[in-house]
Amino acid sequence: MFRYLTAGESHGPQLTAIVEGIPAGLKLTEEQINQDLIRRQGGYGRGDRMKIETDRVRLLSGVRWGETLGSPITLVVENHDWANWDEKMSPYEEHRDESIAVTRARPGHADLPGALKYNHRDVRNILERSSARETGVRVAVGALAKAYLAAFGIRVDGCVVELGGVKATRPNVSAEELKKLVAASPLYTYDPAAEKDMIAMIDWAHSEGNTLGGVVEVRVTGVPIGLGSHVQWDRRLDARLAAAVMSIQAFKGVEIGAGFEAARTPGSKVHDEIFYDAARKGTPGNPTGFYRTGNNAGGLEGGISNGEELVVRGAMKPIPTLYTPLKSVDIVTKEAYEATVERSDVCAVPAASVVAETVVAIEIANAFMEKFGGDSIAETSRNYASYLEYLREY
Ligand SMILES: Cc1cc2nc3c(=O)[nH]c(=O)nc-3n(C[C@H](O)[C@H](O)[C@H](O)COP(=O)(O)O)c2cc1C
Ligand SMILES: C=C(O[C@@H]1CC(C(=O)O)=C[C@@H](OP(=O)(O)O)[C@H]1O)C(=O)O
Repeated sequence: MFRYLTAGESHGPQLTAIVEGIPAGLKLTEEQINQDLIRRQGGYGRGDRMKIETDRVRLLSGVRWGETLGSPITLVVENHDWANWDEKMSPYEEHRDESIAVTRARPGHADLPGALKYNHRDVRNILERSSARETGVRVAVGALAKAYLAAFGIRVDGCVVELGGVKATRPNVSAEELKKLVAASPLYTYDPAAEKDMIAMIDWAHSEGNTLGGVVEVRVTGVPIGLGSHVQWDRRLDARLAAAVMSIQAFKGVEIGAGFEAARTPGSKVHDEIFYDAARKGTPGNPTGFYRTGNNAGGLEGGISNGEELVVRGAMKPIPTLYTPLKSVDIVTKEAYEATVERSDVCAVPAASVVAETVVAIEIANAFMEKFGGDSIAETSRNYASYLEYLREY
């Protein structure tokens, strides 16, 4: 089982994650993980914090000589901004300074419900952990999951498909080609025309002191038939993916395959009809010979992967900290005020597409481990090969 916890405040010394479940014998380097950390930090529309941080991971346990040991893996990403916050975020009583308390709650952030729930009069005690800075280390966890999946030919790619109301059109090209288009794009979208308009939208929002949200899409290729299960609600892979995407800060909607569009379309046009061709049996990606001509299901039926490409989308709301003040109330004086901001992102949808990619990878890795087990990559590979053999004989 793949499980992990993250820890760390946004302006504390570091972000930490402990990951358990990766079998022994997986090749892993810090450089490989750093590629995703660099991607997450990029993307047009981010604020000045990203100029301070240079996220790089350190592997502090569970890896020896470039290979996993099967023991828990500790990942650390330092916060460079800590240098400006060491006393303000200090664990020591002698640094207490209530004059710097944040008492103004931002609408759309965790500030007010968090302060009330945890009995804090300083909103900083909430915002430090509710901040999406946490995703700096979650993406490192996701990079481990992606490395594990890659060992079995499974690839996970995230990108932006809508931003500030501008929709991207997907070209009819291979997954490999799409990956290249997204990699070359500052917004991680595959549509250069839409990207131009999206950048203009971000510039407009920036000039107005406003913020924007959008929609990200994650596609997973090489997923075998049979991950997840229909037999219990919490084993349904669609439900698990939805929870994973929804766990990203500011995500407010998830859809799989045709998603909400399926609700507006008659069944005859939604369900992917089933065909069989013996000549396809055993060809790459098709051990059984069963095939579909469409993929409105997004690779999942009954909470079980059906062998088609997995397609998950998530909707991100606009960033809640705005330079244009929103009305709110001081939590101590109860006086009305209009929120002021020192620093914030205008739009973090591109960064969030990398986060979505990694949370989906973690869920698929977990489902893959459940089905094929194994304490070493060699053992998992044997189990997987035997399952594929069974499917070919079906
Ligand atoms: C990559 C990323 C960057 C974010 N940057 C900011 C930011 O600069 N300012 C802000 O107020 N919220 C930002 N958010 C969103 C907040 O963290 C989020 O809205 C807040 O934690 C409240 O949670 P909720 O929106 O899920 O209810 C960001 C989210 C992500 C995923
Ligand atoms: C630090 C990151 O994102 C932060 C997420 C965030 C929030 O409220 O979620 C608020 C901002 O933090 P700060 O107030 O320090 O500028 C973002 O910069 C990051 O993505 O690494």
